Amino acid sequence: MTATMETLIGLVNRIQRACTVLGDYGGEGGTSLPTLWEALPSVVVVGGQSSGKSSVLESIVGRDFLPRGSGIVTRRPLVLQLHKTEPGGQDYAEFLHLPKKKFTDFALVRNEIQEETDRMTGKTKQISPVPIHLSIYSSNVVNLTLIDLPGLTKVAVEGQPESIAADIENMVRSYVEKPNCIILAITPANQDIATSDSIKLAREVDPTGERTFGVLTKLDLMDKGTNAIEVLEGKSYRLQHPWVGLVNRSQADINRNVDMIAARRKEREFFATSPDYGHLASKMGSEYLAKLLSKHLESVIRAQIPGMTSLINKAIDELEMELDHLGRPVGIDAGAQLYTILELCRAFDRIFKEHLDGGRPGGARIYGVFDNQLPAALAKLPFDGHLSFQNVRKVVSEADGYQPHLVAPEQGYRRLIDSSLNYFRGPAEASVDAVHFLLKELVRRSISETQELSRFPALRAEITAAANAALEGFREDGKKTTLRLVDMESSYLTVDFFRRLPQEWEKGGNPGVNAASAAADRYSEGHYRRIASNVVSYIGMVSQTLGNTIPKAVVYCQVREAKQALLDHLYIQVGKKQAKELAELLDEDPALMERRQQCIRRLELYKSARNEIDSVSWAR
Ligand SMILES: Nc1nc2c(ncn2[C@@H]2O[C@H](COP(=O)(O)OP(=O)(O)OP(=O)(O)O)[C@@H](O)[C@H]2O)c(=O)[nH]1
Repeated sequence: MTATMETLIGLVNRIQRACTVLGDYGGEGGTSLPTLWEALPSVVVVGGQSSGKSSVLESIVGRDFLPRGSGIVTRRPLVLQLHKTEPGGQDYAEFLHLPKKKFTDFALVRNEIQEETDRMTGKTKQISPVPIHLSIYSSNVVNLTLIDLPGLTKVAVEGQPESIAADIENMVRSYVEKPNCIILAITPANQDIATSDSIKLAREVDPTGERTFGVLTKLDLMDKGTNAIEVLEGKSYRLQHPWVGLVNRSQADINRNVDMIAARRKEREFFATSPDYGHLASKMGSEYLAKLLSKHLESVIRAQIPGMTSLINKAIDELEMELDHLGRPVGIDAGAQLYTILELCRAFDRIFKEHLDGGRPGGARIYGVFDNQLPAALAKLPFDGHLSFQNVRKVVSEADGYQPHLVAPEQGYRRLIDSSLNYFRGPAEASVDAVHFLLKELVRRSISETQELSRFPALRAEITAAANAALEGFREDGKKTTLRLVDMESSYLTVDFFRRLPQEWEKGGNPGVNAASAAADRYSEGHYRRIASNVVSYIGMVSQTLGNTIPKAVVYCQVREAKQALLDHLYIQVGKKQAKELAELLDEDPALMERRQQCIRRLELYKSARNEIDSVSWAR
């Protein structure tokens, strides 16, 4: 039974120390890492200043070692782990922050607590939530973890901030509100229980009283004729656990250097011979309190093991997932680095292609350019103005000079068509540009969607730059090709179109209109309107052709090329790099590296905690 109890409490002690080594002491820090600390049970001593907290702690330990003084002495939580050793050995203490040093002089322990407190808070009266860890090894203790907190106070004394009372209460509350915390609520017997700060706080966080132990100190200081029977028998204030009364050393005892052994003897005698408390003697005193706590702690831990195991397993899963997400560290040799970089380029390219192929959104917008923007731009070309009656007359007259044309104004047609075709250059280039920007946007999106890349800002920039440079090349090619399509339209006109035009001047136009009137008509407004309308319908035909061929050219030069050749461009770019430059590409964001380190350490904690729990579970 004892063996089990020691194993269980020893387990919690080891996990608690591991937590602190790895920076896990609950809530603080905002690291959003899972915390094990808060799942561990502990005993927290709570009480007003001078209520006798230090005295209770010391008498449970059987040693004098806590700093004393007026005002706030305890300004950081003290996590006190008691380890029972075989009888015969020397008692000693060890601080977690001084791992190699064994203290056998407990007066030096007291000094070290003071100095370590000042190291964190300076010589101010400020408080800090970072705990000091102290282990005490002795044959006279039971395995127990106790946490000493600053005493609750009502008013700030000189040199303390006004908020000190609230600060302390908040810190104490942050410990006692945890469901795994066993509260040792200290009240001096010479104070009215109804005004006890510790009971008030305990009731607030533990209304049913299942984890609160009421401790009444200074029973020897009660006025003659009064006693605390009502409280000790649970009649004044009911808790689930029995109240324990104590008699610690008075200030006079301390001044006279009454040692702990003598103090305990005196306490036993007090109860054994007391007319008031004789019947309760076996359930009073610091030794009884220590055993009671230890036993309770054991049952609490036993009940918590399954929950702790599942919490640990869940946290391990979460951390592994986050590490996968952050990416594992990259090898340091150039080969491994090049391999990693090429892998990352491939990962990016895969996502980029998915966008183009419709597996991810964004690619369809390219077809929006062809289906909407290009046709709309073509429809908006200002042919109405360009092919107005006046302009047509002007161009046609200039082309033919003084000699009026004999059949059709061939030169005029050519000039009108050529100058109209020029208008198509705009939409052609605009289509190329629009697709170019969409592709660039897809590169940007793909980069940010490539999880594996998120940790390498330099490589991300490099891939972006190389991809954009490649897209720039594709754009050049796209422009050249689409403009060439336009040029091709003006270099050779579709002869059939003109052959099929009604030759109204040869046929004589309307029946009954004679040749003379036809000749007159040649220079009439109707004549030029007919020319304009012929050119318009020719241009309409060209517009339809280009509406079909420009998208083909754009897809061929830009989209298809981006899909097929982007990766090659990236490879070429990376291939030019020296080993040193490759390493630089894999430089990571320091914050991310720090986070990875934190996760790795926390993972270690959980794995070792799991092993500890496993070994205890098997030992049972
Ligand atoms: N006679 C008598 N004196 C006690 C008893 N318990 C504590 N004292 C005295 O009360 C004073 C305060 O005790 P501490 O143990 O220092 O109290 P504390 O709650 O730790 O006080 P702070 O650290 O100042 O918050 C000391 O002088 C103790 O000797 C007791 O049961 N009987």
